Amino acid sequence: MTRNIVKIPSLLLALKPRSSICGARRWMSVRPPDKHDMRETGIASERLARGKKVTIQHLHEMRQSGTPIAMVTAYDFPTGRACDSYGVDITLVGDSLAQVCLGYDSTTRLTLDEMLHHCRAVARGSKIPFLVADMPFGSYHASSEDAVRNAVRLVQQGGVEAVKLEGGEEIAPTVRKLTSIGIPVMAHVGLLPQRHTSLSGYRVQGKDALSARSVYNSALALENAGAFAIVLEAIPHLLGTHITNRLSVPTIGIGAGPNTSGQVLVWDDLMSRWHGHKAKFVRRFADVQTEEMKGVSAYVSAVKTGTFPDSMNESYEMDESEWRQFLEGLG
Ligand SMILES: Nc1nc(=O)c2c([nH]1)NC[C@@H]1CN(c3ccc(C(=O)N[C@@H](CCC(=O)O)C(=O)O)cc3)CN21
Ligand SMILES: CC(C)C(=O)C(=O)O
Repeated sequence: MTRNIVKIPSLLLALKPRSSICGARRWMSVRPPDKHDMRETGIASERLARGKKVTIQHLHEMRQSGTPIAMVTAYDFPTGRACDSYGVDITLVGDSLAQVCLGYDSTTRLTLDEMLHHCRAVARGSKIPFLVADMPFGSYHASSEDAVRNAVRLVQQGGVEAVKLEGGEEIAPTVRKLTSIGIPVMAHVGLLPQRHTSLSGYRVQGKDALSARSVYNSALALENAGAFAIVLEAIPHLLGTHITNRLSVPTIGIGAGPNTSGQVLVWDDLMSRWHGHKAKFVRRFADVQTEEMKGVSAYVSAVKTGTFPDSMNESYEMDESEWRQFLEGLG
C-alpha cells in the first residue's frame, strides 16, 4: 500500500508531456544575417533569414515545457552545416573528435590547438544551434586561471558559445569562475571518458547506491556552481530520471534513459561511420559506412575498367579548328 503511494509521483514525473519540434522553435528569436556568412556560403542568407538562433533561455524553456533537446557532435564544416540545416538544438564539438576524426586511442590525447582548429570549421557551418565545445583533457585542471585562459581561446578563436567540462564537485570552483565571467558551462557527470584510465575503462557509473549518490551530488554541486545544463553519461535510467527531476537546469543524456531533458549522440555513431566498439546507448539512424563502401568501391572499379570518366558528359570539348592549329603549331 505504502509502496504504491510512493510510486505514483515518480511515475507522473517520468511521463512529462512532450510537444513537437515546431514547439521547440517557438521561442527562438530571429537571427541577424551576417555578411561574412553570405560571402562564404552563398545560400546562407536565405537560411539565416528563416533561421532562429538557439539560446540558453530557449533551452531552459524547452526543459520547462518538456520539449526534448536534440544535441549532436560535429567536427568540421559539413557536419556543422548538417546540424544547422536539420533541426539540431545544440551542436557539440566533442573531444570524441580525438577518436572518431583524428584516430587517437583516447580523448586525453587531444590538444587545445587541435580542438580550436575544428571548432572554427564547425562554427562556420553551425549558426542556428547553440554551439558548445569540450575543453580538452588538461586544459582546465591546473588552475581556474588556466581554465579561464583556455575557455576564452575557445570562445574568441574557436567561435563557440559555451564550454563543456567533465567532472564532479572538484571542478565546481572552475565552473563558478567561468560562469561568473560570462562563459556558459555545460557540466558532464557519470561516465567521464577523460578519466577512463583511472576508472579502469568505460563503465556505466552510479550502479550501486553509493556511486549513484556521488553522481547525484556532483550534478547538484555543478548546477549550484552555475552550469546551464548537465550531460549525464552512462548511468541507470532511474538515476537519470531522478537527477532530471531534481535539477532546475536541462539534463542531456547519453545512455541515461529516456527521461532526461535532451539526448546527445556522437555523429559517427548515429551515422554508422565508427568502426570501433558500439556502446549500448548507441542507435544507428543511418548507414553511411555501407554507402561509403559502395561509393568508393564503385569509383575504384570504374577507374580500373576505364568506364570513368565518360568522354561525352564528363570531359571538356575543344573547337576543331583550334585543335588543328594547335597540331600545326607543333609542326
Ligand atoms: N564513437 C564514440 N562514441 C562515444 O559516445 C564516445 C567516443 N566515441 N569517444 C569518447 C567517449 C567515450 N565514450 C564511451 C566509450 C565506451 C563506452 C562503453 O563501451 N560502454 C559500455 C558500458 C559497459 C558497462 O559498463 O556495462 C557499453 O557497452 O555500453 C561508453 C562511452 C563516449 N564517447
Ligand atoms: C559523447 C559526448 C557527450 C562527448 O562528450 C563527446 O563527444 O566527446
